[in-house]
Amino acid sequence: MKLELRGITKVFGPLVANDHIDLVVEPGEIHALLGENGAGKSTLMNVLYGLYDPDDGQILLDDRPVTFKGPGDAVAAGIGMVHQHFMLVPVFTVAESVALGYEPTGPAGALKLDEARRRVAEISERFGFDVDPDALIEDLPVGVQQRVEIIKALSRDAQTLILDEPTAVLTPQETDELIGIMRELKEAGTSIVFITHKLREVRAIADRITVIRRGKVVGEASPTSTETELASLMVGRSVSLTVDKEPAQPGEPAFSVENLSVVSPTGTVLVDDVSFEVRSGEILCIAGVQGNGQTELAEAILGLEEADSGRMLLDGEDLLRLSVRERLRAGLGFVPEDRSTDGVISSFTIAENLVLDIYDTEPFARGITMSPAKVAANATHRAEEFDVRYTDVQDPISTLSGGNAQKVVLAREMSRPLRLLVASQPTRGLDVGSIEFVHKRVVRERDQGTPCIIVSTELDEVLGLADRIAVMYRGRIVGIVDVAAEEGGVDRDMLGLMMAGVPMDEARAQAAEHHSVLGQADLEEETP
Ligand SMILES: Nc1ncnc2c1ncn2[C@@H]1O[C@H](COP(=O)(O)OP(=O)(O)OP(=O)(O)O)[C@@H](O)[C@H]1O
Repeated sequence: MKLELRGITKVFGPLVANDHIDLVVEPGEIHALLGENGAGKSTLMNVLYGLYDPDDGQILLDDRPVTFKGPGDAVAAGIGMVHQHFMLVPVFTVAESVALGYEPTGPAGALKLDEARRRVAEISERFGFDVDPDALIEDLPVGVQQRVEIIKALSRDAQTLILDEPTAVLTPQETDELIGIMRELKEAGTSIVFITHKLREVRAIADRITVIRRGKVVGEASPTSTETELASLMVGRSVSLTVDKEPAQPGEPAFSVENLSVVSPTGTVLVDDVSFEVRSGEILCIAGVQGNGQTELAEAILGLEEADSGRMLLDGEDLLRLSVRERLRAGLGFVPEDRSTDGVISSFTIAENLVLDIYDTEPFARGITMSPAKVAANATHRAEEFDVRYTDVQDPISTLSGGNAQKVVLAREMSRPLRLLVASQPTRGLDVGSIEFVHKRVVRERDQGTPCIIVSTELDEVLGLADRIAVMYRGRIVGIVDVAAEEGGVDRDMLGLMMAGVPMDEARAQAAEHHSVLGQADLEEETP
């Protein structure tokens, strides 16, 4: 199916989110949509999926104009969408999730469910998805839940699939698997519109790339462009894709975690006897495949997870004795992994969200009254500093694009005087320009002497920021790599092996072996 968007325009009050956008997606094409945070990508896709009524413009399928009154019309016309935040119900099975929304075809929906089960098995088999129709959604890893969303769309005969930042929450392995799936779908003739901020992925898989900036198409880019070229086209200026920083000048250990364990209510050990220190003026990155206890470790530092045993000392004071609020007041800056549940209050305004930790302190409060003018002035200032794209600071934060909401959380947490910064996936969903800015701010925080803990599943981010890298696997720290001591830089393969649980020394030896074998193969290839 050929899809064409012609002159699509969508305004929100004074803001033109899409300004006469033209886009053509050929059958069986993977078309990447690139653009900075707030450029209008999600808005455009919501128009295409019938969620928004465009103020102007046309959608054409195989050259015939169509009008979508809602997602039902878009689905019926062969368009499927996999959202950034999956819309699956945790207590349903895979087949039930897929059946949801089918027209009822039998008594009490029994046939519907049988049909769904059959289709899940069939699609799963055809594309090698490996999804059990009877598995419960809540038991599935994120990558598999995403496949369920894709199956759901395909089971309704989607010929064009919209994937909105599908890899933001995936592990590197899951990303590889998804790329494989996208190739299979393309082979089968499905077109894919692919939104991502990860330029490496765009280059690996896109047939065509359209770049939008501030609501307008600014051009097409070739998949053979370099990452640097794509980055500057996206944000309209040159961007450094590596982190510029001086060697750390660490001081004394300022924060220490001693024998910390976190156990889930059902008895699973999530953080298992973890100990480490962070010195003032250094960045410790916690690396690992998602789901190996990093999230719980970070949450235990703030107090969102209860520690089962152990101690956490910040300048000698045991944080475990303090409430969440007291820890924030004591100078802990905390950027949660999931901004929508832990980072912002969606019904509050942008301005209010920027003072969540400090609204009742000077200068925002006098006695029991809050000063709206001060709160607003603070918001304008922070938004400018962190380049948050908004219309009015008194708008609810839910009107911001995903990346801009993340910038609000970062602006709030990194603008207070800090004694410790803990940030989980700080740049998830951010565009390359914003990533550059956030990395600079983290380095600045370090250089002011703050001990910083950055939890990240992005290896590039870890390698760019870290002075030391603690790798977690199944709740334990496998090893801590001192970046400055690694001759020739930290070996990615070694980190990869550690992330799979191989102890550091063994990982180092195996990685070296791996290189020498590869080096040997290269030599052999060159000699006829
Ligand atoms: N419901 C809404 N009400 C008001 N403004 C909105 C609404 N939805 C989006 N916007 C605004 O429209 C603009 C485009 O947002 P959109 O979510 O399309 O950006 P995006 O390119 O997907 O960004 P990101 O990469 O951060 O996800 C932003 O300035 C956003 O604040």
